[in-house]
Amino acid sequence: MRVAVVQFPGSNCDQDTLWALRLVGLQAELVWHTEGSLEGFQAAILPGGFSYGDYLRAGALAKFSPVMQEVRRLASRGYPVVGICNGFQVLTEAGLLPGALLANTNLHFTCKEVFVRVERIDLPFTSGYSPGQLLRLPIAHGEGRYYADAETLERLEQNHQVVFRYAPPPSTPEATGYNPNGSLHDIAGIVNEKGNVLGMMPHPERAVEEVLGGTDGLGLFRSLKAALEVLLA
Ligand SMILES: NC(=O)CC[C@H](N)C(=O)O
Repeated sequence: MRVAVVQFPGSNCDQDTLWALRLVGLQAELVWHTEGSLEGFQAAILPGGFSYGDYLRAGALAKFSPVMQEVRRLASRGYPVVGICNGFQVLTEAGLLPGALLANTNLHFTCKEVFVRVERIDLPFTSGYSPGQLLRLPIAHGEGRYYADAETLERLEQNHQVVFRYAPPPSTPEATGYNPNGSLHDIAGIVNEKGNVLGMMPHPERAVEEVLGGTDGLGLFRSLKAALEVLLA
């Protein structure tokens, strides 16, 4: 099984993502965004960064990269596709996920650790977590405020497409002000209806070893490995 980590001009989390995938024993390779084929890959990750310098809007230009046709094809065949941070922005711009990521309400680039609650564990990305588990993960973005119209939000909730939600720290469960960017419904990550395309703003690849400050992101990569083993058995 091979996982493609797509590199756009301006990506900057591609090596970290590659590292995390290899750490759990997945075969992963970098793929430049002009690549016209992802034949032989069974999953793709769009990593974080500033594709095309975030010109116009984050992800607005990357959606036109040739590789995106192939990402779309993988997704339509039911293979796992993950967009992390800038990758999430690209997936919404490309229409593979609903909604949009707008500028943070405080208009600042925010780089810190947050807590997110795992809302679903029946997905190829979350089977290694427990229901309601709180994860401590880093965020680093200027345009992370999840927005969708009321009808779309309602549909997301009804279909249980919200996978990760910003939450207060376990030490102060009643705390307010934990939502770092003003995302509606505290949304930090969603899946498509089929459940094989995930977009999330926090960076699981930056939380895979104690030396990085935590290992709560490992579960995502382990879940992906387990899912691919079943998918390709
Ligand atoms: N870490 C990232 O992927 C940054 C995402 C994006 N460029 C933003 O600032 O919103």
